[in-house]
Amino acid sequence: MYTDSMNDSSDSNAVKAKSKKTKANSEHAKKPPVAQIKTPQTPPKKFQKPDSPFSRAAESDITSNAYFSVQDLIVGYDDVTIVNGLSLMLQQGEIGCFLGYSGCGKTTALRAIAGLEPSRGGSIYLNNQCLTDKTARHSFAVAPAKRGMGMVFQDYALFGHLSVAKNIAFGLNKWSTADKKARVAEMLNLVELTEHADKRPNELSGGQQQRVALARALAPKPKLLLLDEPFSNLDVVLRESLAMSVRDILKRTNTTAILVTHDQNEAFALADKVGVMDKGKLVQWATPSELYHEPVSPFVAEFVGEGAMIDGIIKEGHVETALGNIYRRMEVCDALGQPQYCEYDYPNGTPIKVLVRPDDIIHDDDSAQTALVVGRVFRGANYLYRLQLDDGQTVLSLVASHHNHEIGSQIGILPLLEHVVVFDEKDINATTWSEYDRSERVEEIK
Ligand SMILES: Nc1ncnc2c1ncn2[C@@H]1O[C@H](COP(=O)(O)OP(=O)(O)OP(=O)(O)O)[C@@H](O)[C@H]1O
Repeated sequence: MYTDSMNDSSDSNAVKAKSKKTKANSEHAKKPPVAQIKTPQTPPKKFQKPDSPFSRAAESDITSNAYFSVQDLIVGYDDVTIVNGLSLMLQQGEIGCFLGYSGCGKTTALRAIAGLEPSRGGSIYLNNQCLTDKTARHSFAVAPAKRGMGMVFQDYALFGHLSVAKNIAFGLNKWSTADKKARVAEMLNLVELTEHADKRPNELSGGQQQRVALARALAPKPKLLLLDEPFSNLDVVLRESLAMSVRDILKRTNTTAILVTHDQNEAFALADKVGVMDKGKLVQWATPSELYHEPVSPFVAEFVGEGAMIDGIIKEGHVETALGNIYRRMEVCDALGQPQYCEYDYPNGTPIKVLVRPDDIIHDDDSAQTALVVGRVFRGANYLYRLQLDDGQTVLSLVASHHNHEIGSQIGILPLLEHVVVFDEKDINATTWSEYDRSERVEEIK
C-alpha cells in the first residue's frame, strides 16, 4: 500500500437467520406478508425509480451544509467520459464508499477528488472551500498538496529504509520535534503498533503494514482521507476484520473518509454511506441498510446482497405473487378512520418483479405454506437454501444451520416482506442470484 499524505500543513448485510422459534416469527405467523413504510405522513413512494442516487434520508442532507460535497462531477480521458455527473455529500466524521465493478470509474472519481485528475465539470467542496475552478474547463483551483487530504492506496509502498515511526512522521516535517514525537506516539498507539515502532516495514505482516500506512496518512490530521482498495492485498478473513478496525480508528479520530472498493462486505463493514457506481454514474448513495432493503434499481438490488426477483401482478391495494398477496401496511386513514391503501405507480394488472431477500423467507416447520429445497450451501451458522415455489420460481432463504433439510424435501416457509421493493419487469433478466455459486460448496438438486 502506498500511503501519501497530501496535507501540506501537517449492519455484513445485517442478514440474520430467523428460526421459527423467535418471538418475531411467532408474531408474524399466519399473517399475510406485509410491507412496512417508514414515512407515514407523506404519500409513500412505492416504486422507487433511479431518478436520484440519494435515498430519502440522504436527500434531506442536500439541503444541509455538508462538510464534503461533490456536485455533478465530470471526469474523462480524451473523448471518453469516465465519471459522469457524480454527486454526493458527507458530514464531518462520516465514511463514504464507492462500490462498483472493475472499470466503473471509482478510482478516477477518487483521484479527481484528490486533484490528481482534472475535472471537466462540476464542483467539489471541502470544509466550506471550493476545490474546483468552475471557469477553467480542464483545471482545478486547489492543487492536490493544498487540499488537506490524506491517501491510502492499494500497494503498501512504505519507505522500506525507514522505521515504522519514521514512516509515520514523514508528513510532519513542519511540526516541532516535540509535537512530532507526541503525534507519532499517538498514532502508534491508535493503530496498536507501539512495540513495533523501530521495526522496518518488511518485518511486519501485511495487515500491520497497512496500519502503518493508515497511521502515516492520519498523522497530519487530513480534512479528508481517501482509501483506494486498501485491503485488496490481504486475505479475505483479514480484510473484514481490518475494515472494522479501520472504521473504529476513523470514528475515534472523527475522520471524514472515502473508500473505493469492489467488495460489498468491506464497504458495509466500513462505510456509513455507500455509493453504487455503474459506468461512471452513481446509481445510489445511501446507507448499507437502505441499499440492501431499498435498492433503487435492479442493478443495485443484484449488486448488493443476495436475493431473487419473483413475478408479481399489481392488484387493488396489493401485489399478487407466488408467495401470496403482499399488502402494504396501512398507515393513512380516511375521514372515517378507514385505512387507505397506498397508491401504486402502475395500474392494476401491471406485471412487476418483487425483490425477495434471503432474510425475507422465514423457515417455519408449522407453516401451511411450503417450498421445495432445490439447493443449499452450508455457511456454519446458517444454511442458504434455494427454495422452489409451487409455480417453479425460486427464492433464497437463510436458515439457522440446525435446521438441516435435505435437498428434495418440502419445508414450511413464512414470507416476511418488510421492505418490499418492486420493479417494472422490463429489463430484468435475473430471477435468483447469490454469491454462493462462486466460492462455496453448493449442493443442488440433480
Ligand atoms: N489515464 C487514463 N487514460 C485513459 N483511460 C483511463 C485512464 N485511467 C483510467 N482509465 C479508464 O477509465 C475507466 C475507469 O477506470 P477506473 O480505474 O476509475 O475504474 P475502477 O472502477 O477504479 O476499476 P478497478 O476496480 O479495476 O480499479 C477504465 O475503463 C480505465 O481503462
